[in-house]
Amino acid sequence: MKVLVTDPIASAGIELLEDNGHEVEKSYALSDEELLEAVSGVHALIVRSGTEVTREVFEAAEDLLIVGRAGIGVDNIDLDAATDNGVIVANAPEGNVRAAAEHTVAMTFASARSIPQAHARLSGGDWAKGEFLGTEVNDKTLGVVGFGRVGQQVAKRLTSLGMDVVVFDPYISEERASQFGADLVESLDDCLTAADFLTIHTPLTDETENMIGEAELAQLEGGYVVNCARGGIVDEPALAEAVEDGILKGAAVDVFADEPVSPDSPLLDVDEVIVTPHLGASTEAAQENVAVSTAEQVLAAFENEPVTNALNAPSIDESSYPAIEPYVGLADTAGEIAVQLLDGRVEQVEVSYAGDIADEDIDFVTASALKGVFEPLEWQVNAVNAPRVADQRGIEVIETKTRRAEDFQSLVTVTAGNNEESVSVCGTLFAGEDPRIVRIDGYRVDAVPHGHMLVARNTDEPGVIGFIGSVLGEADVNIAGMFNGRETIGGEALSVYNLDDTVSGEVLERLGEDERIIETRYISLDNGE
Ligand SMILES: NC(=O)c1ccc[n+]([C@@H]2O[C@H](COP(=O)([O-])OP(=O)(O)OC[C@H]3O[C@@H](n4cnc5c(N)ncnc54)[C@H](O)[C@@H]3O)[C@@H](O)[C@H]2O)c1
Ligand SMILES: O=C(O)[C@H](O)COP(=O)(O)O
Repeated sequence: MKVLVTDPIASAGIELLEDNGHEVEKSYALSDEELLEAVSGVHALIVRSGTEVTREVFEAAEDLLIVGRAGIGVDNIDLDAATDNGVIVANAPEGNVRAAAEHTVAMTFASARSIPQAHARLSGGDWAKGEFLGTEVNDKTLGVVGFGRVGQQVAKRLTSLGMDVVVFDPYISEERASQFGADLVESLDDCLTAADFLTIHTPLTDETENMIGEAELAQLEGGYVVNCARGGIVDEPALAEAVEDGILKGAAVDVFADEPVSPDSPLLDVDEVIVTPHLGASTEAAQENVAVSTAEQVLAAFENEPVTNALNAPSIDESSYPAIEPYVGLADTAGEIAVQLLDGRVEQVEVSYAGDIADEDIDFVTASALKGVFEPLEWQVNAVNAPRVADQRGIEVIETKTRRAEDFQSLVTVTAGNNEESVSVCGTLFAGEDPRIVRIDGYRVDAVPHGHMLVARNTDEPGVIGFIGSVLGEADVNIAGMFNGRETIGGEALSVYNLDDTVSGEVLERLGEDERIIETRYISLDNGE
């Protein structure tokens, strides 16, 4: 497989991919046009915050399976476009948390004690001892906006240095905050009025963009702002002005709305604003962690294994994956057969789980069944975007579960249909690994879901199966296996043939001419050679 890396990552990640036999190309600082050209034919793209992965990129990358983000923030990746194009996006949410938290603490102290400014004066030969009177963090209040992984680690470190912590995060529990000795407040205003130091740790979203503007900064009078999360959350001109006007004592900024930040940014003009060029994750340990973790996600995608940090694929609990893995292919195939047997439009898909499988985390299995149903759309649909494709097409998806599975350990049934008709295909795994279709529309069968199949509905009378066999034989179609299921003796029967070859339209026509044959369907499964 081909992997393109467009922002520098640690060599450990590159080596892991190469050791697994993949070809890795490193191309940094590409222009938009160069990136569109470079992604063609690539199976995985690895980025950090320096590459904008736009809809155009996804559309140009026809072979792309996964975008790995060697870090946390994915605001530079169009997730909707990824999903629309069936591409997994996975980040590395753990590997640089400590580095980001430590940088935030460092920026807090650097700002409170004017370390960069004092350093600059002294290196210029100026012993300006009397000009720097800092602020102690001890006994001050830290306001944390966004109390996820990084926010929590910052709180942990700064409480141990004597700070009280108040938290604004509408999506966490009071209990979570109190585990870190922090008080969860109801509103951003409450956080701003309580804080001496405000530190931001939310992602950049529609909700958080410009969340801290002139009015919010005014409420922090006499305080400090630290932003090591994302540019765009704090209004940059307003921050520069608030510090310049003495409303704030200082600010520390690691991230900018546009990166690299323009030399004309107002933030670079104010002495009490200290800046770093997005260094939060830039430690050796963090870079090694995120590079390896991202390479592992890419390898998982290549191997069709669970991509545990996927942000846009159905969630899979890693520990339960071995239990569902064999059913992923079975559900896909059952969906593929059901849709080929159905005459009309698919308006509803029901995936039913019976027996042991009903106790598992089956989101991914359902997504795979949908992928099978959408097989006629070929490469446009995969397990990543199948649920969305169903939603966009107004197809109702129902999941049901029951413990009872007749004599089987587990059964997965995919029923595709509309208000007038439906077809259900039920499969199981013999010996836990050998896929079998055991029921089609209620008829008991035993078919290996593979390659070429013929499904016939016929009257249950002597000679019909022989007739079908001879028509197939005359057309040089070899029968590898067959099973006949019937409701009652002499009633309607359904027979399934596993074949070595395709069946032409003429053969189907010939079979249909016999009045004992109600209907025949040739099924081609993409798991065949
Ligand atoms: N400077 C760097 O190099 C660097 C390094 C690592 C992470 N980061 C950035 O730090 C940020 C946080 O990372 P994380 O790993 O802690 O993410 P996280 O997802 O673990 O935590 C984010 C928190 O923000 C909260 N949140 C979301 N919307 C909010 C809102 N409107 N108001 C208040 N809270 C809100 C969420 O509930 C969540 O608890 C991300 O933007 C990430 O990209 C920057
Ligand atoms: O979101 C992140 O992980 C950090 O902002 C780090 O970004 P970087 O990988 O571009 O340094």
